[in-house]
Amino acid sequence: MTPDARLSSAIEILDGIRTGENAERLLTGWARANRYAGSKDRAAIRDHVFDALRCLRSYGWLGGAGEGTATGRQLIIGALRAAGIDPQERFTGAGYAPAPLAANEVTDTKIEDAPRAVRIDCPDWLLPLFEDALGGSADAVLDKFRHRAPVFLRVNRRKATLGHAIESLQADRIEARPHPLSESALEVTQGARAVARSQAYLTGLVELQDAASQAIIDMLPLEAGDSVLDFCAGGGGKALAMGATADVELTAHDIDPARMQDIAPRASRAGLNVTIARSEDLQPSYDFVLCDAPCSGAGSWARAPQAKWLLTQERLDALVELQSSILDEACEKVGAGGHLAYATCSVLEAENAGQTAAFLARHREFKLIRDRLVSPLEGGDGFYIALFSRD
Ligand SMILES: C[S@@+](CC[C@H](N)C(=O)[O-])C[C@H]1O[C@@H](n2cnc3c(N)ncnc32)[C@H](O)[C@@H]1O
Repeated sequence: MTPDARLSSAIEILDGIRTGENAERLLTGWARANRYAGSKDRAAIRDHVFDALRCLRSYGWLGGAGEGTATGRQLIIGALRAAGIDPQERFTGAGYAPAPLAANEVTDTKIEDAPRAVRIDCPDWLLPLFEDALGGSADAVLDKFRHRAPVFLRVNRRKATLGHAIESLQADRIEARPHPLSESALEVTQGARAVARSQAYLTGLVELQDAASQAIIDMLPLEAGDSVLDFCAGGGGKALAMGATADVELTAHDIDPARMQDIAPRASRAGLNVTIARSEDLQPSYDFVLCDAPCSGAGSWARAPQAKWLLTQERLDALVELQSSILDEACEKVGAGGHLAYATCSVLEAENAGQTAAFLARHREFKLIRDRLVSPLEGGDGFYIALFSRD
């Protein structure tokens, strides 16, 4: 495909997203229906689509949609203008390029004239919530979400040192360097798309995991021999990171057991033992319970930008309620003298410090040891963690 034909495909997919379709599903469906597209085409189209999703409002503005919902065509026109490219150079109609600009599309729109929430690509209702949570750094964090997130790896220190992992990755033409957020974190600087085929990955020396996600695991007071329950285990990213930190007895649980299907192969690559448990199989108590709760994802929108536009106040309220009921359930599994950790990949107060305060008010048997908000400005996703001890 020509670079301009890729723009046409991105426009088609963005129009599908406008009707409420999931971006990942649309991209997969598009690739199946257009077998002539090679891997480089698919990657380029995906980048156009995700770049536009990160910058929906500012690109829409630059594409002539004002504050209204932009079409796919307006978004790509806006994306080109944001990159300092005159869209008339690319919208030529030649081959499969998008049709030339109509007279009303040739505008001189400036981003400086847009309202602040448009310029920083934030839904209007969310801006005060970001200000409450982050004060003076709200705009900088929202700006972070406008750019692609780096790819991070966690070095499995049971199997390799950072240096050994870096060397093994280099043999597969992947460049990576240590990242200050965690002693196990590597930031991939070249060859990220090859990670899943690399020897380092296939032999369990490294796992894909955001650096902030690793940083919060570093904070946990895990000790050899502890029984550890990952109550909301999902694909097991945090469970595996905990297992790499200390020689603990790991149990993974999730309300949706299908989400845990990757844990067994991942654990086997990592050389770890993880017991997969249904609710009825759980022990009465554990030394340590992690509750990595479902959340708005308002810390990881650089990676999952569609979520930013789908979140509503009603959805956020429902998530806060769900988080508190999961915490009530999970804390029952913490033995006397044990620990509970609550984590979200969100920066919003209601899901974090607000949730912690409400939990402490409901459960006098728990004390807060410490909590921490990892800001996206530290290089990874935004994460919150609160660590509690039980009397
Ligand atoms: C943020 S994800 C977990 C990600 C995972 N810890 C990781 O690091 O890969 C939240 C998980 O909570 C699960 N969940 C939702 N409601 C739950 C409940 N009531 N009890 C246990 N798990 C629940 C979801 O199915 C989802 O897999």
